[in-house]
Amino acid sequence: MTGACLLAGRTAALIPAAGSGTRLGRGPKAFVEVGGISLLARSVAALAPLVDEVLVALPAGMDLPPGLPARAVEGGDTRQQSVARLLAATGADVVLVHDAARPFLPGAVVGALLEAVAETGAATVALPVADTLVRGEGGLRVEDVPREDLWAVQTPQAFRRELLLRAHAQARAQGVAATDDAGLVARLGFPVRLVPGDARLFKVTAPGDLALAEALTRVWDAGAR
Ligand SMILES: Nc1ccn([C@@H]2O[C@H](COP(=O)(O)OP(=O)(O)OP(=O)(O)O)[C@@H](O)[C@H]2O)c(=O)n1
Ligand SMILES: C[C@](O)(CO)[C@H](O)COP(=O)(O)O
Repeated sequence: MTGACLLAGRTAALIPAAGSGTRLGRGPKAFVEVGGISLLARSVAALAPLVDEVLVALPAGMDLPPGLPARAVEGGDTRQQSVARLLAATGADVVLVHDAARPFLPGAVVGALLEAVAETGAATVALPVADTLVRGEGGLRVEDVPREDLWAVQTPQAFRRELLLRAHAQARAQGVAATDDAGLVARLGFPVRLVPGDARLFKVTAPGDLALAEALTRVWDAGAR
């Protein structure tokens, strides 16, 4: 429990894994394998040694694969609902929310995130944008967008649990949907620390990502992480 030792109280990893994987087109995405191991099993294995408990939101009717050191809850219709159900199922003081669909999670990134949340109460892993950014309309480049100060948000994201509970409660009350949990916390007016992420933490979303993930397993599983 290297990272958890930096924090007062218990730490839980919450893994939303209840998506249907529409863009990938291979059935429930968390169960898709790369290098012979499912995306879900890879995400659980990365986090389990660093936290006190792991909870996973699964599609209705699906069970945790045998041997995974985690507890399952039934997911919701959206990622936000799945995270809300995970939050309701833990009493941990600090929660780390991590997409099952990001299977390559370096331990050093988790360590830096845990240090940040111990200081601030809310933090997310993110990458400074490296490409030129433009706005397009009808397939045409119409406007350049300055990329200074822009970050691409990844997971994991870490919060004091009571803060994330408040953020989800406010979102429910106001009918707000956000694409990530740090966005809900920011809406409360609470500062969210940005912790430098890692290109290998990409989200497996479309078929091309799967080919990249398959290739990465060859060095990752040989210990290059
Ligand atoms: N109702 C949902 C939808 C998504 N997720 C999880 O949230 C993460 C990020 O979602 P995404 O990559 O969009 O996965 P899918 O929803 O499965 O993909 P798609 O939008 O292509 O169907 C994934 O680990 C996914 O399993 C979830 O737990 N519950
Ligand atoms: C949470 C997230 O991975 C941060 O980048 C992202 O917002 C999830 O988006 P999705 O459309 O649910 O995949």
